[in-house]
Amino acid sequence: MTAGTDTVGKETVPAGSDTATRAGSTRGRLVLKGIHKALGGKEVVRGIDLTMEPGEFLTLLGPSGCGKSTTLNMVAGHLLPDSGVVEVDGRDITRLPANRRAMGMVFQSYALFPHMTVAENIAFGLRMRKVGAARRRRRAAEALELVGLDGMGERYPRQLSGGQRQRTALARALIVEPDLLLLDEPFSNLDAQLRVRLREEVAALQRRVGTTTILVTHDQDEALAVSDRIAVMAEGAIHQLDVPETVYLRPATDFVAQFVGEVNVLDGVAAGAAAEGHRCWIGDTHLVTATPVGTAPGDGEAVRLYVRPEAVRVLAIPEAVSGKGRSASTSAHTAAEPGLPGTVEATRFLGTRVRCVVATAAGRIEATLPFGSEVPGLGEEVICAWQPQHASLTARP
Ligand SMILES: Nc1ncnc2c1ncn2[C@@H]1O[C@H](COP(=O)(O)OP(=O)(O)OP(=O)(O)O)[C@@H](O)[C@H]1O
Repeated sequence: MTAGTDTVGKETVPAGSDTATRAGSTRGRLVLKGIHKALGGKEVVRGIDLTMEPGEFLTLLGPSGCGKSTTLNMVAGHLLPDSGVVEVDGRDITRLPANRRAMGMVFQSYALFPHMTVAENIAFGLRMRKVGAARRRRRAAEALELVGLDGMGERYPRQLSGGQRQRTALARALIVEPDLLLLDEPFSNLDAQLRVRLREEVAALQRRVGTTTILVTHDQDEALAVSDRIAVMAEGAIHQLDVPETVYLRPATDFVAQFVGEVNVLDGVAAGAAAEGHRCWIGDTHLVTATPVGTAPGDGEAVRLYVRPEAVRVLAIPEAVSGKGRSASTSAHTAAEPGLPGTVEATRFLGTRVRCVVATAAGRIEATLPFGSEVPGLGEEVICAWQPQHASLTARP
């Protein structure tokens, strides 16, 4: 939704210019500084610092009870932080009551008024703002169209499917042209297929209207699919805040590595920076590379390396290197490419991909080979390799 206009998104935005639209967002810059909150005698939010640019879609991702909703509720004004500052567009709103903040909120439970029609539900925020009936009707019709519910304005919430109810809640949140759109587990009540469809729709709609958006979820696939950036939270603190690709491929902590998908964890010793990435010894004998997250470890420092199964390539050892004749594998290993040698222990066909388990001196490494790859045979000797930028290196905890 564009600031300072009277229309609900569509007409104010040139078609097919998502990037331009979002870059054009000028409203909804959120800054959280040193936010703390205790509930029931326990500190559940412990020093959150965060800056969001106008138009950004940020996800708070973490397990149940990590403080995501509490953080969102402090942005919404439903909870007052014990300390810290909430700013929107340079204005300190920490103590501003919720009803005087320009926030649109969508909950898991829809929270629609059962006795009001869909159109009345959607226009509710405008009625509170004393907008006249004719204008309310026009804006509600625009909002219905925006979320794909044209013609359903006269129904009651009970006559809608779960997905339609959530679209109604979204239209109700957006109609007031909020500074921020706050989505608290909005897809959790929907079945798996609808959840995926609706999240794609919401992400596309958000790009079109350009409203700064925070999504709260515990679903890592959802976070990876829709976010500009992801803040991974645990026990009231942000462990990593970055773009999805970096959070996935280069986790900053054990917690992020384990929470956001499957991961191979290797312990080693740092062996200095190189052009192709930071080197480290695994099991004291094999040199591999990865990219440090945060401060680069010093030579000889104990490090932990994380690499996702999808980032591991299983390479054939050419005859010249292995000294044995051997059959084909996914692709050939070159001497310049560091990696861990091992023996194929298991392969599992998973439909769209193949899982390959390689036993190495440093433990089992799991690799996911894309559909159509040549699959190495059981017992075959191979090298597990990866691009340095697809693996992260941190000081060992
Ligand atoms: N009103 C309250 N009184 C006491 N403790 C509370 C209250 N509200 C939340 N908590 C506790 O604060 C912690 C953080 O809760 P919060 O709802 O922010 O977590 P969450 O990450 O959003 O989890 P979920 O996904 O389960 O909602 C939890 O341990 C929760 O039990």
